[in-house]
Amino acid sequence: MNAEAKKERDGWDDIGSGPGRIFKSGELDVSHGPILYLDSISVSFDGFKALNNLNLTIEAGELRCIIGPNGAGKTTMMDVITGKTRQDSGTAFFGQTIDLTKLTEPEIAHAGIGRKFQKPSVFEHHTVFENLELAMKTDKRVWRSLFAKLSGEEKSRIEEILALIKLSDKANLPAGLLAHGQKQWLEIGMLLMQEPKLLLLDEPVAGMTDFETERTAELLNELAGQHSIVVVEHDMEFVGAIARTVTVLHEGSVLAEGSMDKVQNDERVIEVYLGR
Ligand SMILES: Nc1ncnc2c1ncn2[C@@H]1O[C@H](COP(=O)(O)OP(=O)(O)OP(=O)(O)O)[C@@H](O)[C@H]1O
Repeated sequence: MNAEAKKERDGWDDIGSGPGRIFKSGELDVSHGPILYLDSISVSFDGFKALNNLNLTIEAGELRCIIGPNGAGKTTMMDVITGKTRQDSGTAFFGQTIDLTKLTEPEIAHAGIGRKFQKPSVFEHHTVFENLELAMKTDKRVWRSLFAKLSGEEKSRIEEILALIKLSDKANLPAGLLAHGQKQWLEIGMLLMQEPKLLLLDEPVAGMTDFETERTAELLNELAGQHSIVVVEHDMEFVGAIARTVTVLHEGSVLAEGSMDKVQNDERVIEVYLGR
């Protein structure tokens, strides 16, 4: 893609490349640190502190699991990252230059944070292939028409994602006919079509069968390393299958953080969450 076309698509252009690259404000810069940095974030609802001086750092390419009891603040944290809820105090940075607290929800999505909510929302009457086609990263000012001709590159991108989400043999099936787990995979695929720089997944295996849960773990293990991913999940078997670093939230702050083994053996974590 030439510079002019890139500027048109992304709203900014690259200046130079390599280590000496200059970053324009608005462009994700992870050259000197984390992809996501939350510092002392607090959010109150009618005097109740849903987040209480929350600190969280996610490195580029990391797959982080967030666990914690009901009401610990997990959803509120995702809402702050995506601009749905504003913090009362604290800072939230996407890379080194993008101040999330100054952006609107659509601006945050455009900057490259993709979020998947618990309930799948696919276009039921369109085929699996068409769903991915509609989700393709394009100039969002022009609603992508299904009649626009796909380039060979676009077609192979869709086929690549179909294989990744294990739906190649369902490509021509209306999405409404998919099983619950398959719809969840399709939605993850739709997010991937937009080439997000950070993927937030809210309870991705809720309501899935054991088989679907295992395949979702496989999918996330394949994505790990190539994508930066934050997963909020209650299913501890699933978390165990994908976990690298686990963060435990409790009463709006980080109670413990580390390997699965470390947090599972942490007395405070057992008391407030795992032991119940
Ligand atoms: N819009 C709101 N107004 C009032 N209180 C809220 C609001 N959103 C969240 N809360 C409260 O803030 C606390 C944290 O909620 P949150 O949904 O972030 O927790 P959670 O860790 O995601 O829980 P769960 O695992 O049940 O989804 C809860 O006590 C909740 O009732």
